[in-house]
Amino acid sequence: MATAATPALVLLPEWGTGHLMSMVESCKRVLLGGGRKFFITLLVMRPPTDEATSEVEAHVRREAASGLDIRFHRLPAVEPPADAAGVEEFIARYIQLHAPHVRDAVAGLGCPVAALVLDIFAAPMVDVARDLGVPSYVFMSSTGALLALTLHLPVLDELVTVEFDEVDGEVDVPGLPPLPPTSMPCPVEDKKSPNYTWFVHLGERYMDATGIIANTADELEPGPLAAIADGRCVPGRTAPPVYPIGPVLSLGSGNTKKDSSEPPHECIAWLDAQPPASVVFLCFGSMGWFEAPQVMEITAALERSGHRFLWVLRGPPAAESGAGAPDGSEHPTDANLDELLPGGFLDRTKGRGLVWPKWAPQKDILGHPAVGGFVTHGGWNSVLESLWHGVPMAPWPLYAEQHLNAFELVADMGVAVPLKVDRKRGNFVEAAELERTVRSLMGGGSEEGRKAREKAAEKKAVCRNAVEDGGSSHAALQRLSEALHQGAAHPKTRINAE
Ligand SMILES: COc1cc(-c2[o+]c3cc(O)cc([O-])c3cc2O[C@@H]2O[C@H](CO)[C@H](O)[C@H](O)[C@H]2O)cc(OC)c1O
Ligand SMILES: O=c1ccn([C@@H]2O[C@H](COP(=O)(O)OP(=O)(O)O)[C@@H](O)[C@H]2O)c(=O)[nH]1
Repeated sequence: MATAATPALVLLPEWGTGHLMSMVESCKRVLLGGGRKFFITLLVMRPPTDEATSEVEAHVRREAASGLDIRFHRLPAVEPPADAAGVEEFIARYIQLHAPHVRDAVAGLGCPVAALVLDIFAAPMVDVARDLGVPSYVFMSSTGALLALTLHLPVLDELVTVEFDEVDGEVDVPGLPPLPPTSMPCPVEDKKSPNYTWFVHLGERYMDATGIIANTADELEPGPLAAIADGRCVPGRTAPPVYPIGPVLSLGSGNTKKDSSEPPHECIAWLDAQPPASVVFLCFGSMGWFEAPQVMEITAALERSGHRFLWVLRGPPAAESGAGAPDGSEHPTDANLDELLPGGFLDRTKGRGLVWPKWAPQKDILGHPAVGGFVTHGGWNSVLESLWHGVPMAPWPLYAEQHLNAFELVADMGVAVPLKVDRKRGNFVEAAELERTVRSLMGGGSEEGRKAREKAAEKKAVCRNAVEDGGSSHAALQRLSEALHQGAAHPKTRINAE
């Protein structure tokens, strides 16, 4: 039971499920496993789209019913910026417009505040925390590699005066193998864009946080995490301490752990009838979908590969609700398979393939013994779910930071086989390339496939050991909990301070 002296962890997540739920789940770990007593106050911004609003409301309802000490504080609505030129700029500016409301909410809590935990796009809100005398933590919902790159970006900005794709050779990011410019994250693709300027600014502001909580583990990303800790990302300055407490698998993605009396989800029932490690699973995150020509290539590849497959195929976003959403959250719709698939495909692959046109229970699928490989867009939550179950991957990056993730999975971690994606043609993949990759991933005798399977199996143990008692992420959670407890302060109210 919380008392008036129990400190609050105040969370400010971006509204997207991958950001919100991984922050909430991570902070619940602090609540449950950190050894100190806290409660959570979730600051809820009104998302900029109706679709995101109903998703957030569903998460709030679920968390409210969880029985944990989580409180909700709805921030007053603000007018979204009408002149934002890009997604990252829009998200960062929209969040920043909430600064006075965040300040009032934290100042008005009437209890000690252990920390204001900020989404990666909300890092400039470190100023609000500092003004109130409250510690601030950035929550990195993506990789340690993206964290290293973002911290290093202000340095790169000075060093590299041309666009990254004009660089002769590779880009040096501390802690990573030399990075091909084609693997840089989307927001830094065009230096003239305000998205780039925002990312450089975010990198600067991460340095002003009290600490950084990261959904990764020391053993998963030793290179980037050591580079940050050793001061190689921002020479001459000490980066805030990073607490890698992951993998934290985010809940609330519509997965179906039903009670045993209920029939399993159709995808799971289908997998139950397949041999172990025989099925390649294809799924492309909350925003991935393909145009008809790409669908044709995928069907040809799957047919020719001869492998069993479970393919989550979604349709284009509904024009009226998703397309052009200012926050980039263009959610796909349920696919019309008769329209999208070439005639006869389902008959020809009957028995060895299932095309699922809706949201799928991805975590349960990845945990099924019949799944032997995962063709994924490489979103970090998907990657962690795959590694948690030891499933090797073939990354097919589509948006955000996923090209960087794909590079790290193949070239650094070795848990994935490469897939040639034509970034200049909307991340197009030819049928022959996908067929080759699927064969390699699923055991076609290639050395790269064998290594990826072996490495992925190793990472399964790494992930599970990290969060166990005595593991590195468990230890980071204890350190974080202690730091939060030590730093808990009564916020100075602005009224008193001025
Ligand atoms: C990290 O850099 C970027 C992230 C995003 C981004 O934006 C976004 C907007 C929404 O309204 C809803 C979302 O769900 C969402 C998600 C998102 O990134 C995803 O974050 C995951 C981690 O939580 C994971 O890393 C995935 O790979 C990301 O796809 C967008 C963006 O540019 C468009 C970024 O540069
Ligand atoms: O059909 C789907 C598609 C996605 N997901 C879940 O949605 C999240 C996607 O997050 P990720 O970071 O991989 O990518 P994003 O969608 O944010 O780009 C993961 O937890 C997936 O398990 C799912 O359960 N079913």
